[in-house]
Amino acid sequence: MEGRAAALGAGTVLNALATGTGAAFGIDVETRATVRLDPDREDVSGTIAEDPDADTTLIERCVALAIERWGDGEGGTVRTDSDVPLAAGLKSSSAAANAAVLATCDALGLRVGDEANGDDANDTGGGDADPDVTRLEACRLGVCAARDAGVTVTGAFDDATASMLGGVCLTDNDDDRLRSREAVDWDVLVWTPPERAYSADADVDRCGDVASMADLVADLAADGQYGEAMSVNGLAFSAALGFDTDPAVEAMPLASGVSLSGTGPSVVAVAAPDDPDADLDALADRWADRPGTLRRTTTRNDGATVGETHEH
Ligand SMILES: Nc1ncnc2c1ncn2[C@@H]1O[C@H](COP(=O)(O)OP(=O)(O)OP(=O)(O)O)[C@@H](O)[C@H]1O
Ligand SMILES: O=C(O)C1=C[C@@H](O)[C@@H](O)[C@H](O)C1
Repeated sequence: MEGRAAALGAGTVLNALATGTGAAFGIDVETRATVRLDPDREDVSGTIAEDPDADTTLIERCVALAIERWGDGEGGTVRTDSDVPLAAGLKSSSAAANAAVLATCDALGLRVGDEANGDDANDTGGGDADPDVTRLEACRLGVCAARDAGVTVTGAFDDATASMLGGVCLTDNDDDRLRSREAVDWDVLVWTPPERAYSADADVDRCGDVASMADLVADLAADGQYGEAMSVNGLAFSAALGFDTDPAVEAMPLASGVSLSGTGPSVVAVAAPDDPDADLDALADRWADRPGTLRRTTTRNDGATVGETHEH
């Protein structure tokens, strides 16, 4: 019983650490999971390809919860490999959790899809018309595992939905509610400095101090003004969490929106196709001397996939 799945990394529009409301968008970087189930085993053991010393509790918990919900007491193994580094601000934990839950569903032979008339404000309208498991159910299970594993502050349902469904997802993380989801077609430039920042270590009290800015960002995002929302979010949360605002200021004349992603350290700039001033090539030149890596990618609106993946 082997299953595979891949889920997206994401960038931030609104960090939920101040108010519980957050927004994020799926980007074309993936984390893949392979799950092997064994009816004669009870435990689940995990491996993270890029970092043999990293904590595997999250992915093991995802598989265990999925077996508890849909399986029959199996044990097994789970392995992830990822295009994105851990703790870089690109939602690797949400992508790993989604991929691990979906790969377990695949190993159990379940049909995964999207409910046509779901209870959420915006179902995605794709996939199997009568699935055994919806992607939103799988997403919520991954968020439960993330809370159990202690890798998140709010549960990060914003990051998890963006990774699972793609597009821009605006959520209330206090009750894991998807408020809206919209497809977007942006070019994306990501600068990832060499240092790492785990979300669970972020200074939540400092984020609370910028709650009025977060409310403003939520209003902009609810109104579809994602670029403006990102840029306000980036300035407010960079200041609150002690990150340099220079990269964002340098990007503002050349991007439709730019923000610290999650709790950092990556900074994500986007170019909307109808923005004549956006020029990510020029921004890449401007950011070129900064230490770390620059990555060009795009948004994705299809989200996580189940079945064969292309391991790198
Ligand atoms: N690729 C992965 N495979 C398995 N587990 C992962 C992976 N990425 C993250 N995790 C788990 O999630 C924990 C938190 O990781 P990380 O800080 O990267 O998550 P994050 O909150 O999504 O942050 P970021 O947005 O900065 O990536 C890690 O310690 C690890 O247990
Ligand atoms: O751990 C969390 O709850 C979060 C972490 C960051 O990615 C934030 O961007 C997100 O909104 C919430």
